[in-house]
Formats: sequence, structure tokens, C-alpha cells
Amino acid sequence: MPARFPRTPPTVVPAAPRWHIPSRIPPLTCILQAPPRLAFTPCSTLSTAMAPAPSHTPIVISGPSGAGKSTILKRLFDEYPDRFGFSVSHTTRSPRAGEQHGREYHFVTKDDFQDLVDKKGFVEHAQFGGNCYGTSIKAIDDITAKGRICILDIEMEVANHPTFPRPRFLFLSPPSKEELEKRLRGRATDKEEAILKRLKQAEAEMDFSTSPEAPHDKIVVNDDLDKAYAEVKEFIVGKDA
Ligand SMILES: Nc1ncnc2c1ncn2[C@@H]1O[C@H](COP(=O)(O)OP(=O)(O)OP(=O)(O)O)[C@@H](O)[C@H]1O
Repeated sequence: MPARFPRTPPTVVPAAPRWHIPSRIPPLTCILQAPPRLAFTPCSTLSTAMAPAPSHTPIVISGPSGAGKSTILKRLFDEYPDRFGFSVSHTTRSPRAGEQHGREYHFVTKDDFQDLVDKKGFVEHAQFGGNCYGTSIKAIDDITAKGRICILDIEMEVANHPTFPRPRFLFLSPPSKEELEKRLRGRATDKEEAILKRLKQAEAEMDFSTSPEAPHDKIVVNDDLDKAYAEVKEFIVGKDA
């Protein structure tokens, strides 16, 4: 799994969760016009019609915490060890012991960070715990220049960037809220409060995933792991890989 960018929690608009599986996702023409609005219609969807041909275009993978992103990506990276890369984020926080500039993060001053923000050099950036974090266009381009596919676990604001070419968006969905809760508890990495918070946020993410503003080219339901992996793999590296 890539170094994870601290994600800004989406705004949760209270709504009764509807975990259904629509037959297709909204057309891509909606994507670049509207800002990502996180109002909510939970569901799990599958679509192949809108996905462009696999290439070196960066992939943004999203989905509720516990949906299985790390599990599936690990499998993919094990199968294709030289095919992917992760962008190195910028941060204004100080390096921790053992961290190297340019490896874990690009450690920059607040002024330098702001300068890059002003120049629209980030595809997304956010504040977290009093520090700024961002994914720069250059960091993504560095991966693509090496002939690798850059995998990003970032917010959807990248879809609205004025100059960055549109990445491909993959959403990994759990089969149900109950199953998601089971996985989060089974993973045993979070306290009760964190699990409840993740579940609430999951509802917002699920709703957003099928709203007209959602940019996803493909939504994979991670019920059976092998099947979900095969679908993710086909979307990312193509059918014949
Ligand atoms: N298809 C599946 N069936 C059953 N369990 C699964 C499946 N996929 C993943 N899991 C399990 O669900 C748990 C959550 O998976 P994982 O940690 O990969 O989720 P994640 O989406 O990466 O979460 P986070 O965003 O919090 O990192 C793990 O314990 C994993 O082994």
C-alpha cells in the first residue's frame, strides 16, 4: 500500500443508507463541471462502459475504509512488482527519525507549500493535524515518466484541477454495511469510536460514489475477493495482462 495521504473526511449528510447495486454509473460528462459535493446515496455499483483503455494514466482508487483497497492493491503489486509507483507527497511537518526528504515526503516550509498551492502545483492538498499535505503534479509525473502507473489514494478534487489531465477513477465498494462493519472489526486495528466514525464516513462515500458528481469510471464490489481482484486488475492493467 502506498504511503497514505491523510484524507479529509467528507461532509456527512444524514440519509438513510441504501445499499443497493445500480446497473450503471452516471455518465462522465457530469464529472468535470461540478465540484465534488458529498451528499449521499450509498450503494455498490459496477460499470465497464465508461472506462477508457488501460494506459499509464494515473489511477485514483477510493472507497470506504475497510472496503479492501490495501488487500487488493497488495495483491496487484505482488503480481506486478515493476508496474506501479506511488507519488511522494509534500508536507510541512518535520521529518521523523529515519525519514528522508524525497522518499517518505518532500519536506517543505509553509511558504514553499503555499507557493506551490498558488501555482496550482498540487492536484490536491489539505491540512491535517496542523500540517499541510499535498500531492503535486510533478510527483505524479515523475512516476509516469518512469513508465509506471501512478496509483493515488486521494480526494476527488483532482477531477477539477485546471491543468492536470484527468486520471482514471476506481471505487472499491463493500458489499454491504454489515459486511464492512464485520471487516473493520475483524481487522482489529481500530477502537470502537474510530470504527463508528469510519462507518459513518462510509455512508457518505457510498452515497457520493453514485451521485452525478462522482467521477468514478468503474465501481468494483469487493464481495468475493478473487472476483473483485480480477475486476480491479482488468481495469488497471487490462484484460490480456
Ligand atoms: N473480499 C473480502 N472478503 C473478506 N474480507 C476481506 C475482503 N477484502 C478485504 N477483506 C478484509 O477486510 C479488512 C479490511 O481490508 P483493507 O485493510 O484492505 O481495507 P482498506 O480499504 O484498505 O481500508 P483502509 O482505507 O482503512 O486502509 C482486512 O482485514 C481484509 O483482510
